[in-house]
Amino acid sequence: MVAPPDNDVLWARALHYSPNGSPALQGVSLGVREGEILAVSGPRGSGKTSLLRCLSGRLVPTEGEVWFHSTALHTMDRLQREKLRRESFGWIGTQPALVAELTGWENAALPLLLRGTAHRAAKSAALDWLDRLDAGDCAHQRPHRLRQDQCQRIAVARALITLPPLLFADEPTAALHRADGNQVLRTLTAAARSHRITVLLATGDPDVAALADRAVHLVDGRRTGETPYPATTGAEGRDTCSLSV
Ligand SMILES: Nc1ncnc2c1ncn2[C@@H]1O[C@H](COP(=O)(O)OP(=O)(O)OP(=O)(O)O)[C@@H](O)[C@H]1O
Repeated sequence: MVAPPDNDVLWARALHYSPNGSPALQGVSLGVREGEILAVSGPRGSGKTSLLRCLSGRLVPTEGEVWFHSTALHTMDRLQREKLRRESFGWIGTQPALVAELTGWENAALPLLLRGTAHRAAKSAALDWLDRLDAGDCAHQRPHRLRQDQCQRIAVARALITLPPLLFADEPTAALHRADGNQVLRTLTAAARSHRITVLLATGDPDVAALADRAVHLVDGRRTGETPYPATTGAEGRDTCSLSV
């Protein structure tokens, strides 16, 4: 077993994942640098979700290695992986998956409350993140009273509130209207850049991928190429660096 290069936060080698015998990932390797926003792009069924789930320890690959700094995820047991995910990783799914019984701010604050942060401090941080995501008016509502984009803004606040070193976002705006999705993505990428959060962003939309620093492309579970987005392109994403979040 070879440890990853020093400058990679996350590193994967020859990942295979075959649920029920059907190959979702077929030998994918990649490295992600600290503070980088890396898009994982590809058509439906290309393996984007499977890759993010393997890289984040939600799934164990059938074959291959996943390293977070010098920690080998692929040899950890379930409890060790859960602890690592809780402490170091954030996750935003396509659906918000909020807790129905909790209000907007309580959902956003949940990771802090579970870590034992004082109620007042957790609430203050949650209200702050909801404001940044234009969801301040959702703070005291339960999810069933809210629109889908409002629920997704709360889910993004919940993922950012701990400032995780590594954030996985699996098509986080695929279920939103374009204008709402763009606004949520702008805030997400601005927050990531200003706090040096490394992001893996799965998307089937080339315009969304262009908000990243670089995209790796998947087709049929295989890595087929890579597109760098230099600072002079993908302007929308990089302009947001200056946002104070
Ligand atoms: N648990 C599972 N059981 C059976 N097949 C699976 C499972 N998970 C993924 N697959 C298959 O693996 C392939 C890749 O799926 P995956 O969801 O990773 O792709 P994706 O690029 O995220 O697709 P989408 O954009 O539709 O979410 C698909 O053919 C899918 O049907």
